[in-house]
Amino acid sequence: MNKQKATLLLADGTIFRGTLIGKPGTNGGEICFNTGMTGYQEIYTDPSYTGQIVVTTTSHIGNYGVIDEEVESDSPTVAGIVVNSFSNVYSRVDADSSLQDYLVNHNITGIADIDTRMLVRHLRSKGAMNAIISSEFEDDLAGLKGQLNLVPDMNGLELSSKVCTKEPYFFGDENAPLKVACMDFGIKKNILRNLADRGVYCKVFPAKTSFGEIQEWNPNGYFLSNGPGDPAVMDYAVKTTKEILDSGKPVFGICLGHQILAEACGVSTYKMHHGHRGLNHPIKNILTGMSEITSQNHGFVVKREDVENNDQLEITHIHLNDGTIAGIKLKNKPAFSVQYHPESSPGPHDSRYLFDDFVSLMNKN
Ligand SMILES: NC(=O)CC[C@H](N)C(=O)O
Repeated sequence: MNKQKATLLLADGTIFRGTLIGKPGTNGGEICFNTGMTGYQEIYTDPSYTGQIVVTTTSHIGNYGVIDEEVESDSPTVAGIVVNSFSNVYSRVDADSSLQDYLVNHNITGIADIDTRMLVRHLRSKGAMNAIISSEFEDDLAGLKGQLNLVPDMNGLELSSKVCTKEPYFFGDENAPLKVACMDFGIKKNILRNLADRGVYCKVFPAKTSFGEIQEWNPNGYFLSNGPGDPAVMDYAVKTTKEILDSGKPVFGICLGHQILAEACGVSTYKMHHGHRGLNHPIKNILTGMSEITSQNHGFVVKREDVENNDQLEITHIHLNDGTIAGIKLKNKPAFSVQYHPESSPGPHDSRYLFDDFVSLMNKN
């Protein structure tokens, strides 16, 4: 068992000492926490966490190992991980390897034996901030601070064009009845699986592909994906989305895709205090009156007043913990989006109906 020491330094000066997990080294990012009880592998491979250090509040991480297919992208994209009790030993019939080997193979540095309850309470009261994990600097505080200063601010950071596919690719059955053009801002694989399961053939386009090139494929609808970074600095995506909306074809957006759809209608976004990340966030569907328990991962949100004062938009979903906007639809166009994750990988399946709604819209169009 690895017992090399590691340090976690937060931008407000708070220091935690723990044990190195994964690859020795130094890495920084914005520190955030996910309250899910399970699904660490899906969380670590969700491209929306690019540039972020993820604290998991569940106490045991690594105990069910890693299965090569249970990923949301080809490799983990987190800037680092913080856990309480880390298991080098794992037990699961189908597991391919240990989480420790997986982290080392993918150059992820993490820290274990941290009082994550104390850390999360701190982040909940102080809000999102940058942090650095290091197995190299130990007591060299000046060295650690120097590294921390190199970590960019998440506000104003554009990351989608760095994490998206470099070339278009296809997903699903080419003889499927419907074709959807998916804008890859950092897309999770389970979104593509959910679309393919409903008879959709997907073509996934790099974030900066022009509308002209995308529409040549003549899709039945457009999907705007989740992804990392600040939606307020993605003018290129807002431009493409406006052109997509003008086409009159059905549009569905998830998380970052939801924020960009809102921006394309003139709504602004802002950074939340510490965001929503977990598997049990309650949402109310205003249209049906039903509530759903949802999977979430976002640090930005659309501005409520802007949506309320917008003639084109209708609020469809509200987050019941804090009243933030969780879903919108256009009044005069077949376009809608949600701030949370109906593909819920990991998470509850309450919101899968949204994929069915998208397919119905395309069949009607
Ligand atoms: N999961 C996502 O798409 C996240 C969107 C955006 N980067 C945010 O943090 O709010």
